Amino acid sequence: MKLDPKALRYLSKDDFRTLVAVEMGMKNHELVPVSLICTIASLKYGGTKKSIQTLHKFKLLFHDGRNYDGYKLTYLGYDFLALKTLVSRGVCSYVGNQIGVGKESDIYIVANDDNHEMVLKLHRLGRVSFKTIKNNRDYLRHRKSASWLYLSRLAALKEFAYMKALYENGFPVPTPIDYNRHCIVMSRARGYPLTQIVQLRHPSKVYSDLMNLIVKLASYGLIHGDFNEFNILINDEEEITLIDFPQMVSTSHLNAEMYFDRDVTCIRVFFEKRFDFIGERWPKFKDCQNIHSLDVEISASGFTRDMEKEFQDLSKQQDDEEEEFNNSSDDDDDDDEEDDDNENEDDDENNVDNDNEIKNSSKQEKHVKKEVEKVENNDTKEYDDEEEEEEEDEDEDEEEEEDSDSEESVEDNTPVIEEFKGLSLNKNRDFKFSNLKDEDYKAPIVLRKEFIENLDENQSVEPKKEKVELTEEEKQRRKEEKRQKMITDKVKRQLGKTMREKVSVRNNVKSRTKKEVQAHISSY
Ligand SMILES: Nc1ncnc2c1ncn2[C@@H]1O[C@H](COP(=O)(O)OP(=O)(O)OP(=O)(O)O)[C@@H](O)[C@H]1O
Repeated sequence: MKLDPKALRYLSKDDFRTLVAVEMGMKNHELVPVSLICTIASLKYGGTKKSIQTLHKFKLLFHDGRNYDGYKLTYLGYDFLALKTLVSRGVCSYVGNQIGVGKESDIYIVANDDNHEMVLKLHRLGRVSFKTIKNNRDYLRHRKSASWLYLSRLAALKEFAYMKALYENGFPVPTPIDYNRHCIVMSRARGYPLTQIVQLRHPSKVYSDLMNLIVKLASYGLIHGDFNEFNILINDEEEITLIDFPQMVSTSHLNAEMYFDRDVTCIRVFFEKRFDFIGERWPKFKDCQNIHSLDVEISASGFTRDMEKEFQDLSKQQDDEEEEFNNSSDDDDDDDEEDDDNENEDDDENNVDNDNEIKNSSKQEKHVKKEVEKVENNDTKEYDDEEEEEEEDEDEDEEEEEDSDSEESVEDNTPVIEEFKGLSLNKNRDFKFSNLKDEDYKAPIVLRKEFIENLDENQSVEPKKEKVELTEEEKQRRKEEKRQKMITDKVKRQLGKTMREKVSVRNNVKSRTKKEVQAHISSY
């Protein structure tokens, strides 16, 4: 999915808060129900529903109501969360053109307030499997696929850790700047991928530079694993920059020699084909000596050995699933081939059979009961501690909120988008930064930094009221009252919703029956 940061202009703090809540809910739910989103976000039901509508409209959330009613993040939603964090850290303020599409990543130009250009790499691991989950009605069979989010995050962390360690040891790699979730920000390497180069002034020099680089990596106990013309950038001075590190392996790997030879052969074959240059000498794995170790530096960046193992296991699992999906896709129905743009249609209530609706509501009812039980038992381990604290500190006025409010909001069809007042959307100068020279120049989009820079994910959105000193007893009493009220509200809300759903199902059935009767009569 293309990263379109335009929607950032329209998103409010509550929208982001809701998006974070879905991300947190996805830690242990494949689809996060609205009731849980409300609880995690500590927002009113009506407000959350509105935010969900906005997020869904911008395709940041995916809704599924077929087997189980709930929401999950799309890649775009995950991109927005990472971008928001990077913007609030002051790493970048602008998003420019897309400059690369890898098998498992999208690459964009970004810039900071000083118009300094950088590269943003968004990892997209499990891209295929993610689609599998979306299209397949049997979620449980593909439960493992939900790890795309975690897998992409691990890939980014791995790439950042290796890039940092290599950069600090003088390797020709981009400068690592920052990372968040599945995104990495690095310096923009000036040059072109080797695959686009038709002629070299000094092929023998470039060839030996590349072979030396492979040997130098091995001396640090590393093999690139994907050392080919797509991952080598070359500038006008014929200097090389190596990119793309998620598949790096250690020289102590079981198949290290195979990976090493593959890297060497890739370069030899490419030089022969493209530049008609036959390298007479090339390095052998057994001749390489492991002199240095980067383990400490890599672990220091947060990428531990356990993570490495987990990453490899998950990647393998993901590959297996993709293979399984590819093999089985021929047997699938046509409707399983719907693309991203049709997502909105999935949740159209009119397309859902009545039977399914009834099943959904009873399933949902059961699920909410479970959620309520969890709250009753104080079993809120699935939420982060900070969220829990927020819940406890919730404003007292908010507690007294009536259910009618939420009902109104659900029915409310007024547009939820408001133009960001600080920006005039039609004036390119607001979004422009000067030194972007790409031919297909489009004005980059400015992020709503002012709106989101101060938003800490775990920070309560509502301003806290000054608290009056209370006795311990009084505190306990209020806490207990609040807890009881929360539980009752939740149950009431859910029951109200289920009733509405049932009525709508009944109406559908009635109107269908009327129509059928009329059709029957008119046939005589
Ligand atoms: N730091 C950078 N500076 C300039 N261009 C870059 C940079 N990083 C990536 N690119 C561009 O983006 C393209 C894809 O990047 P990269 O190889 O990292 O993605 P990938 O998904 O790992 O690709 P694949 O797996 O298909 O090799 C590169 O070929 C290059 O043109």
